[in-house]
Amino acid sequence: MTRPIIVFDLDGTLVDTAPDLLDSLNHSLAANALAAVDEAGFKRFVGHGGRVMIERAHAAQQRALAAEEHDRLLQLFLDHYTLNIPGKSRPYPGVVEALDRFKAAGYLLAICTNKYEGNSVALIGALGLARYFAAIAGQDTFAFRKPDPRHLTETIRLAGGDPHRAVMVGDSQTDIDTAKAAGIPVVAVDFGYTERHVREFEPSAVISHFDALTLGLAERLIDAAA
Ligand SMILES: O=C(O)COP(=O)(O)O
Ligand SMILES: [Mg+2]
Repeated sequence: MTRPIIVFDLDGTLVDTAPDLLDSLNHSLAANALAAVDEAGFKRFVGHGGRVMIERAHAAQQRALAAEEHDRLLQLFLDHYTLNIPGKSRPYPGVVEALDRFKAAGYLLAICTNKYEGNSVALIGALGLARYFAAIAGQDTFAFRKPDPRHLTETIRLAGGDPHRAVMVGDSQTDIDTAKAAGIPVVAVDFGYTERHVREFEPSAVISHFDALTLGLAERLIDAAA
């Protein structure tokens, strides 16, 4: 039988990247004379990658954004972010232990994120976590991204897994919607980047620490979905 797989979201789930994303976002917005975004704003804008963050920050400040300007600000954001990896970003408490636990139990592990693939691979490498993951798929890996369920199912295939023996772990409505549309159980962490509490999006389970992501929980969710 194919090995079971856990697919993780990255920003706000595996790694607390908020300080660096916010620094890079504000660096790019300053080039268009926009006011800096605070943490509350960040939670509203994040989830669909840098381009959408920049777009939402402009909309929130009632500022128009021409296509070329959008491209230029995205490049500033990405250049700043890429140069600073890993910056202040660190895995959440219990992440490494959870990865060890599932790896030792024979699970495949993968990442499905709306970050760009290059930055995701660089960040995971800089944090010394690359050896855990059979696949890291970003928003530009395929022709579709979360909440399109194919982003998740194709990540699973890329990792050599089976969508019928999979669990998604994420921090946002985007992740929960994606997993549900793919028919895959989803565990939501409640410490990530979301304006509304993840419970409202009705994930299969909610955890407040990675210690609660047990083998038993994953097995139960996979069995229930089968
Ligand atoms: O960077 C974003 O906007 C979202 O990234 P995530 O999918 O890893 O949460
Ligand atoms: Mg996230």
